[in-house]
Amino acid sequence: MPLANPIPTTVVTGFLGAGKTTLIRHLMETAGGRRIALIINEFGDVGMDRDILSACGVAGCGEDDIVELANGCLCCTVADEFLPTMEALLDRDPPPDHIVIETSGLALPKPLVRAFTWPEVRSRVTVDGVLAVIDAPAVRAGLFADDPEAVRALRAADAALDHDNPLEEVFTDQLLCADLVIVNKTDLLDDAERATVEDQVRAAARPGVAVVGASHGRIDPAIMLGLGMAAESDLESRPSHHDSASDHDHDDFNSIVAAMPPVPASLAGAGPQAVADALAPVLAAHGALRVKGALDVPGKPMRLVVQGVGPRVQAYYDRPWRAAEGRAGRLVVIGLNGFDADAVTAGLAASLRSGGG
Ligand SMILES: Nc1nc2c(ncn2[C@@H]2O[C@H](COP(=O)(O)OP(=O)(O)OP(=O)(O)O)[C@@H](O)[C@H]2O)c(=O)[nH]1
Repeated sequence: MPLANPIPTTVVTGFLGAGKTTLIRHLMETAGGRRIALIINEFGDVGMDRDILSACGVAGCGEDDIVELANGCLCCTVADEFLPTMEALLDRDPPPDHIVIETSGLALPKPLVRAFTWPEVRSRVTVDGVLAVIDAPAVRAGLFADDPEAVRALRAADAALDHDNPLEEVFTDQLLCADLVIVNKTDLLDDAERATVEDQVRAAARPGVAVVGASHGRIDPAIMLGLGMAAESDLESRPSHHDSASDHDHDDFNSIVAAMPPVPASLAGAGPQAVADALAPVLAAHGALRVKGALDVPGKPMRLVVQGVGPRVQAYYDRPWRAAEGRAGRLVVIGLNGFDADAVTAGLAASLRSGGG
């Protein structure tokens, strides 16, 4: 018997680096006194998102309101990780007004939405809406489109091969589960490109789903929260590549944690972007989809955060190192399966040591 007021939950999906954390941070900053609890899940565990979100400094958005699930993608760990976390949040006194779940960039949202039908939580929460954050420049660059030439070449080589593009699969699964699609990073496109991407996304989304453009995830919370979709009762209308698969194990992707040497003074002295520029060619050469982590700059109390999505790599100082972190530089690098972890690590370290030269 459902309760009169199940707690609304918003699921935020979107590919690696599309801007989910940025959007949620903006949401927390503008949510106007609502008690929002966050569940965050990262693929490749260096825990950067928690830092970015807990630094938002909003009253009522404390460390305790952010729960991090680090062991694999939420979509694969619903029973072991997600349900107990959810029950613990619901048992709080007072319970949150709203729950926001940031899924990892490789997670499929549908298994998570399905978990809301499980008896443990069914009567206590509802999926208010699934938001898909889309990286507009990546769509524009064709990252999620099947490359017809590559498909033809594979077919010629081996008729039995699975020809699906894993990026396209994850992207479409996320898009087809969405109740609201946010085409983000529009600041990196001109008006015509933006219109083309929005049309393309609208054509690929489920009919009638709203598509809105955004830069740095700046969307009015009134548009994102309170959609009232009860997505868990509407699973049939959300098609997935994995509906018939019993499990989904992310075998198509590889994530490594690369230990990095201290940044030499000659490079660090040229500024954060020089450090990012030193790393970018190595990441590009290995086809990295996402990089995230922090580097040690000797003599600086702050750690140097590195954030990269596809070809764009940025770096900035964010906070002092904590004693327990031991100033250990580490980068999570995520790519398609098959990239050589040792070669990526060695290449990045060498590029730092040589200042990118
Ligand atoms: N130019 C530009 N950069 C953005 C925008 N939104 C996010 N970014 C940057 O893109 C990078 C990734 O943003 P995140 O918010 O961490 O993306 P995410 O989807 O949470 O990433 P994962 O959790 O790793 O999948 C960061 O360096 C952001 O600063 C945007 O609208 N415009």
